[in-house]
Amino acid sequence: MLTDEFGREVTGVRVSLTDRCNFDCVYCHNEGLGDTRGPMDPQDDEMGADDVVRFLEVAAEFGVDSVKFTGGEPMLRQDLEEIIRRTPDQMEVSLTTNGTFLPGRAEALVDAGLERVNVSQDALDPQDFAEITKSGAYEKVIEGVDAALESGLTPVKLNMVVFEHTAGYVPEMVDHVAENEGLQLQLIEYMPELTGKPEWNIDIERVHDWLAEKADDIEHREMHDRKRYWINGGMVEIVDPVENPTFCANCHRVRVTHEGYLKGCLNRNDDLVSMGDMDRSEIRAAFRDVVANRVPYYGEYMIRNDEGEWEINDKYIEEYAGA
Ligand SMILES: Nc1nc2c(ncn2[C@@H]2O[C@H](COP(=O)(O)OP(=O)(O)OP(=O)(O)O)[C@@H](O)[C@H]2O)c(=O)[nH]1
Ligand SMILES: C[S@@+](CC[C@H](N)C(=O)[O-])C[C@H]1O[C@@H](n2cnc3c(N)ncnc32)[C@H](O)[C@@H]1O
Ligand code: SF4
Ligand code: SF4
Repeated sequence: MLTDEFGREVTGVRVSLTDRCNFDCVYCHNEGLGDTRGPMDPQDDEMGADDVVRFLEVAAEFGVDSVKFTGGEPMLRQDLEEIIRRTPDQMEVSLTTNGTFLPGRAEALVDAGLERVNVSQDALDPQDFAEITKSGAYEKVIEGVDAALESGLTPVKLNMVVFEHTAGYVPEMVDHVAENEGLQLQLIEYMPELTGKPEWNIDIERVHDWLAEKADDIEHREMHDRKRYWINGGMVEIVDPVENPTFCANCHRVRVTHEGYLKGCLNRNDDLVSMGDMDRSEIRAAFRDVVANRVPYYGEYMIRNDEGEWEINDKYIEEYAGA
């Protein structure tokens, strides 16, 4: 197992398979790469299945035991089943999707080895859903959630970004997962870093306080030290990375972009290493380097300069200059 300078073991990888998407959600960070392209745009920059599998095999050698496939919309990849089937057995395989392509395909993914799925669902009203996702596919998403449940992918986590447009839906969504067996809710703090629009922020502490008052039980998940609230039999997990050093201190995943760049942190693009035409031994070395250079984004306001020295980053200067 590889460990970075901050004592964080790397146990998981998060692989973006494409930056194409059939939605155009108003808040989308596209896994740290900014705006998404449409589904029909060229796709010759995407890693092929062989490249993805080769990387996963190397990661497995270092004891990595879980992989999350994401995007863009990862189900636009027609070879997703093949990639999952060829993923090393020791890895738990999960997928984050907008759900529209799950009807008719969820079972094939399970047959290939998919163990868990998160489906993004930001609202319970088709019109609001369409406004947020710039898509009219609400019914397809609901069908997708049902298809996942029927294929045995339980519990299915519903991802909901909490921001100005959705905050009003939180109570309804909490009831929704309590009333529907097999569903769990994941409330994601809106991250403005890569999208702009700080005015859409909601104070996530208020959501924590509200859930804590209603909760029968509260647990801490090891990953990111996330809180989980049990309310009337339903589970609600909060993903609250923004300015949260504890979240970063418990971050154990390396990321891979759809183009095959290794990336130590969602919010950083200054540490990208292209796997391009690398052979296995070069990928091993690159993986070691990326882990060695990982820095908790919040909590440590340090960055390596071109000479490889540590220096205070712009964020620190903006926040603390003159303080
Ligand atoms: N900043 C930051 N945000 C994260 C991180 N992990 C997850 N998130 C946010 O949470 C969103 C949803 O994550 P998912 O892809 O559903 O998966 P997950 O919650 O990380 O993993 P599981 O709960 O194990 O399925 C991501 O797209 C990010 O917006 C992280 O390490 N750092
Ligand atoms: C980038 S999407 C990729 C997978 C898939 N297309 C989907 O929507 O589930 C992964 C997750 O990131 C979340 N997300 C996107 N932009 C975000 C932002 N600015 N702040 C917080 N979460 C965000 C989405 O809600 C989604 O659950
Ligand atoms: S469905 Fe996912 S990738 Fe597509 S725009 Fe929405 S959040 Fe981004
Ligand atoms: S270091 Fe922090 S911001 Fe970066 S990926 Fe990990 S948890 Fe997210």
